[in-house]
Amino acid sequence: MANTVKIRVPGTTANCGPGFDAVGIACTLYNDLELTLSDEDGISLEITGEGAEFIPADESNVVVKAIKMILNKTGHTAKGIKLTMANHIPLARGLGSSAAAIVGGLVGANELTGRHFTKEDILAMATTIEGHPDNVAPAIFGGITVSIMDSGIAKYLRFLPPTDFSMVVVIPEFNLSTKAARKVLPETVPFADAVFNVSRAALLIGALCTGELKLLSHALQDRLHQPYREKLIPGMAQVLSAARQAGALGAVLSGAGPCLLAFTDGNSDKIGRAMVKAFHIHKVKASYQLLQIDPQGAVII
Ligand SMILES: Nc1ncnc2c1ncn2[C@@H]1O[C@H](COP(=O)(O)OP(=O)(O)OP(=O)(O)O)[C@@H](O)[C@H]1O
Ligand SMILES: N[C@@H](CCO)C(=O)O
Repeated sequence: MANTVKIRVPGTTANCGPGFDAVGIACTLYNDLELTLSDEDGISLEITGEGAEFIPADESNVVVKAIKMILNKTGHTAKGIKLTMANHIPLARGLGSSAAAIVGGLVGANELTGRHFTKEDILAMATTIEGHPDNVAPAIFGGITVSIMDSGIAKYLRFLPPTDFSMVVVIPEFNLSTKAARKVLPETVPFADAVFNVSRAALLIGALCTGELKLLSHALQDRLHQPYREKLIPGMAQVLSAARQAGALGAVLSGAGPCLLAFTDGNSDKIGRAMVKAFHIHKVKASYQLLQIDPQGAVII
């Protein structure tokens, strides 16, 4: 059995407006991990790229936690973990960096210990570590996923839309931890807001499954989390409006933010420039990147 494996894992954008903690899309933005298991004692981590200076290089690293979960479940006796991580997914921006790390560790360790676990098993383990399934599901399966929790077990649907669309993600220079962005959410919401989101989440999945992309202008609206998180992201409302005025099909907060994401079937650069300009007016430096849907999810390379 090989003792070294390389894995590529996509970044992900979660929520997609009304689909809070449920909808996620795998994106063409990747982290590469190389994992070696050996009998020599000790953990060696080499981290380059996005957030390398912030990521712990010891066993508190979430990738190591994921690897150890597999080793413990398989009774594998490897004592040595050598990890090389090349990160292209920005940290704490709402692009699923932690989800990619967790999934990379689980998939890599599973590959080196005899592939005892299915992708559904990996989803269960990843959801336990991450706390919610909407980033880890698309990171595992690729495409667009809808996930629910049923008695603590994540159930998912994965599909690809029949009509192509692109995404423009605008990445502000500041970061926002998911923990901080979840802290500002209310315990309860008005019944009318719940109905608002249920109807639009259903419309969102219907529009994506049928390719009715013109419906996204309504289907991407949210009242459950974005209104409460706006205060954490200067200019958010104006940037989302600028995207729509520049021709976007719709625009949302990417995951827990601060990235903002426009869905588009054209004019991507015009939309990206308009969103960056709107952030700039609010004294936020930002850049934009064009993204497609990643259809595969985590792969051994
Ligand atoms: N590539 C990575 N490798 C190891 N640990 C990571 C990586 N990315 C994030 N983490 C860790 O995951 C934890 C949670 O990160 P957090 O959820 O705040 O943001 P994120 O996962 O980077 O981005 P997102 O906003 O998409 O969730 C942090 O402790 C962070 O250090
Ligand atoms: N559904 C999560 C996504 C985190 O990426 C949140 O909005 O907190």
